[in-house]
Amino acid sequence: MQIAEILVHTPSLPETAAIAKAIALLCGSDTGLLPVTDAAGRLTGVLTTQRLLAALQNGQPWDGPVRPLIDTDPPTLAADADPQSLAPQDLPALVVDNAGAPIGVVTLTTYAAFLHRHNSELQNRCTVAQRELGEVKLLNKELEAIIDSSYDGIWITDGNGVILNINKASERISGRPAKTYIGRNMKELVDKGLLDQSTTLLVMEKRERVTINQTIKTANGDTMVVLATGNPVFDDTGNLYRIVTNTRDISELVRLRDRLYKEQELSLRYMAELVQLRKLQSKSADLIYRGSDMQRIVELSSRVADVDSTILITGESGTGKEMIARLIHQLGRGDKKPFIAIDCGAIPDQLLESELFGYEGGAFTGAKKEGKPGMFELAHTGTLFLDEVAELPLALQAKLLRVLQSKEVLRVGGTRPIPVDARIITATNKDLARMLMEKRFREDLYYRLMVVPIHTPPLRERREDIPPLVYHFVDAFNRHHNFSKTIAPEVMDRLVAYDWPGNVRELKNVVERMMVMSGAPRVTTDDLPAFIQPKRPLPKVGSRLKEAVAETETYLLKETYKEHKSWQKVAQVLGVDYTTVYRKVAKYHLTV
Ligand SMILES: Nc1ncnc2c1ncn2[C@@H]1O[C@H](COP(=O)(O)OP(=O)(O)OP(=O)(O)O)[C@@H](O)[C@H]1O
Repeated sequence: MQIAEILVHTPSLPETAAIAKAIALLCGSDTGLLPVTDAAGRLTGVLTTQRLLAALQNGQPWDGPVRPLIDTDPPTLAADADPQSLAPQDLPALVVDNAGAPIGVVTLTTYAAFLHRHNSELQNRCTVAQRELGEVKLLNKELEAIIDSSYDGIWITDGNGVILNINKASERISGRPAKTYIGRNMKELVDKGLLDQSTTLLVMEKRERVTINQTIKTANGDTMVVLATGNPVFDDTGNLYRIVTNTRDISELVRLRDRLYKEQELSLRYMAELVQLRKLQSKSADLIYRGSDMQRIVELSSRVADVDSTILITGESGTGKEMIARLIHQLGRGDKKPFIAIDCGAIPDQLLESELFGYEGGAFTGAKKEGKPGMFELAHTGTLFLDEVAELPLALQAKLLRVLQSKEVLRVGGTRPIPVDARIITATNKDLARMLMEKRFREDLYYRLMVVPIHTPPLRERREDIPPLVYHFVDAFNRHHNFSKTIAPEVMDRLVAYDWPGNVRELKNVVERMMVMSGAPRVTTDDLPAFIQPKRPLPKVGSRLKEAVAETETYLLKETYKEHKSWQKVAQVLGVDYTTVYRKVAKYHLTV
């Protein structure tokens, strides 16, 4: 509101004017005040009705000058003054513009009118404000209801982190009533350990929305993890006014997530085991067994496949030591890496060293000019299988030990050590412990080799493996020779009952021999080699000598022929003439 609105425009009176002119002007105006100006129109003072009346009562003539009656220091108001700052005792007051020229008068009446109008406005505004206040109250109630009905916790703080309000969910989550928190600063809650960190404080620092995982200490001492998102609210001038934080109880989610992780971990472990089992199954497909002894060996092989410890496999000849070594190699270093097998017993001593460790060019007479790598070098990154390790001469045992310890080989005639990374698996069918006592095998090497000992039991101690082995070999030879032969059950009985000094290798050979030699599609006991044949009872006591001789001769001739398929050979084996054999075949009507 401006003063102009309550201003009454009044004509000015020149200071040279006569009293009568002043009376005429004052009568035409209800202001009771006349501004008086000089010749240039500048204010020189005011003439009030009271002063004029007093002068006339004192005998001033009507045509006398107004100048002596002028109040030269009248109250004046600036044109932009606030009407509310006026005091009634100062009225009427003259209003001047910026240049000091009079522009009008504010009278008591106009001021009273202004006050009246202003009061009604205020009253109106008050009514509106009251109505708005009611609405605000309702809105507040509505807001409170919304906040309280939220399942998530809601925390409201001022711009300094002082808690103004928390909702019911926050009380539920923390287990503490709102009054515990209201009025306290978030920093204090963090310092006291009620919260591990505060979104509010982070929002105050960053002045932007912040989301964190927050741990709340509940009233009963438990901890609870919540997902907290703090939102800044700025006022019109950009100051942080409020921080509203939403907290979601994610303990259950965290529990579920942890459970999921655990289950995932478990299924990964199962998966790894499955992969290992599948690998084992495919790699060990050629290794036939039914019994638990071999099962244990296969499991152990799978466990040690990935570590590099030296392995010593002991067991009688033909029990499958090399097969186990190959299995460990395949499961560990893998098919793509070299598997070098060397039978230490089959190579003459003088050649063994250069075979194993290689030689430099010109190392000895007959050596290749460019030299030759040894088995250790060839097995680099793969596996070196030293079969019949007990056959190593003592000097080479020492050299082997050095290589095992240094992981470097020195070729024969060489001076430059060559690093080798080969897994060493050794095997023997000898009693190494006894050889140690007899000083034929180095004790230090023995312990170095048998970091992981594996013993393959003889076939006679795991007879349950014989039937599957026989079927496996029958199958393999049928495929190899394009046969479709079968084995009679009695044959299987005999094979299972036999002691197999040559173990699986011997069994394999016997099966092949029977299948190749039998003319019929079914292998019968007649096809069994003599040493596996059921023991024939001696001729009965009381039988006639002639018959007993005939029976024995027939048996010997038939069996020997079965073995050698030549009567000439039979004559040789039985140590008689060919003609004798021929005569007896005719005599006993032998058909084979
Ligand atoms: N469990 C088995 N399943 C299938 N074949 C087998 C099994 N065990 C051994 N063999 C077969 O028997 C023969 C001898 O096996 P291997 O050479 O592994 O025995 P070894 O104990 O290393 O013999 P040696 O001591 O004489 O070197 C091989 O032909 C092999 O295929």
